[in-house]
Amino acid sequence: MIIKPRTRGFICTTAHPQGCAEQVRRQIEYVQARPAIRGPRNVLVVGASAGYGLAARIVAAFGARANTVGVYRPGERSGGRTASAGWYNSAAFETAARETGLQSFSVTGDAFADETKAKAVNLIRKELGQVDLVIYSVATARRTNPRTGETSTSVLKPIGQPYTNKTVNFHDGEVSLVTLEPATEEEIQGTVDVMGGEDWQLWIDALREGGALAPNATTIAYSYIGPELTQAIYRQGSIGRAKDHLEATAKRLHERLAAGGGRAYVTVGKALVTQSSSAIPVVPLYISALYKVMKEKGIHEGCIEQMYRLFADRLYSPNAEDVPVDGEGRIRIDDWEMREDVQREVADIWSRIETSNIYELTDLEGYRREFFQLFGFETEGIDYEADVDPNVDIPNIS
Ligand SMILES: NC(=O)c1ccc[n+]([C@@H]2O[C@H](COP(=O)([O-])OP(=O)(O)OC[C@H]3O[C@@H](n4cnc5c(N)ncnc54)[C@H](O)[C@@H]3O)[C@@H](O)[C@H]2O)c1
Repeated sequence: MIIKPRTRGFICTTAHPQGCAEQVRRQIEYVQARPAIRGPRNVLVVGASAGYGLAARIVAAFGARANTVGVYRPGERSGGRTASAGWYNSAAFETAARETGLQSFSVTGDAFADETKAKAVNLIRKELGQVDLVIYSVATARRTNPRTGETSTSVLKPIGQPYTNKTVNFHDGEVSLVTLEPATEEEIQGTVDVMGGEDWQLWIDALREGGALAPNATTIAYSYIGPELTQAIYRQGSIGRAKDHLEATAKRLHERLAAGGGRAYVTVGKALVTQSSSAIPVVPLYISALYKVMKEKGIHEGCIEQMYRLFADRLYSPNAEDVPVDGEGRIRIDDWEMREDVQREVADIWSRIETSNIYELTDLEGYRREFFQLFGFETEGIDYEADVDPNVDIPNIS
């Protein structure tokens, strides 16, 4: 079939298998062109099919020659539709990993379910023995708690009072003011249930109890802080409460793992175009301004550059005895985004943005292109008029 993008707001409901494979290939190539990392041997990535999780899996496999297990939601093809981008990404990863002689396995299912955890633990025990790095990178809007059976929903809202700021429709460049009503207590709790640290902790518990976690294992999950202008919607908003919970979980896990020489960290990443961040009001416009400034300064990074730096300069740096962390014990790879000169220029752009100058003042065109590239579209070297087979198998899947 000939596959074209079909969008609904910030969601693209189709994906292109060859375009996704090409995006994965480029990330692998980026890592292979850099110095090898003396890192982990066996790695579990929960939320492995896109964004930070996929990039971390690529760095672990192709940068450190680690065996990997990726957990992600099944997104296979049904009816006349294409499979999900995550499915095609994972197929490309698994194929490339096997071709280079690495062991790699996919566990598909709901990461929040006990059954998925048990499947991953059994697979690790059987195939790899234990994992010495666990990356938790799940981003979603809903979670069913396996203990209570209750389903929670996360919201992206301010807390306490309404918040008004500029936002953009990244398809047509229209800038407008958006006012977001504050989250209710129930909505805040729901967001913490979905995006906080509870499930990360449950994964570590399941791995430990199942004997699948090396005593000196490292585990990380991702957080975001960002500048003043997104504080009300992000860090001081409902999602910020979930990140506070995630960071508190890291401290608890760190204390527990320290006895065996293990460690747990939250890694504060940079704002990036991913399926999850495109759903946050205001943030895509901020990212467009940020990309413009960081590209001009030659310090722009995507997921793969961020994850390579996390492994090579932070977690497994040969030059540092301890992982460098901030006063709160967090690893910071948002250091370039948060640079004073970068933020000053972004704030200046922000004050001037309107529909008439958006493409000149910001990198909205780059944002839009990267959004489509997440689904395998607008990728150089792919013939989008050609007939492609949307059925793609993933080796080693359970
Ligand atoms: N994108 C950013 O700008 C940014 C910045 C800093 C931190 N982060 C954080 O990084 C983490 C990952 O986000 P991302 O932007 O890479 O998101 P993403 O949407 O690109 O990837 C999310 C991953 O989670 C998986 N997933 C979602 N629900 C699942 C479920 N129920 N079961 C199994 N897998 C599931 C998806 O398949 C996918 O692999 C999040 O904690 C996010 O807050 C993102």
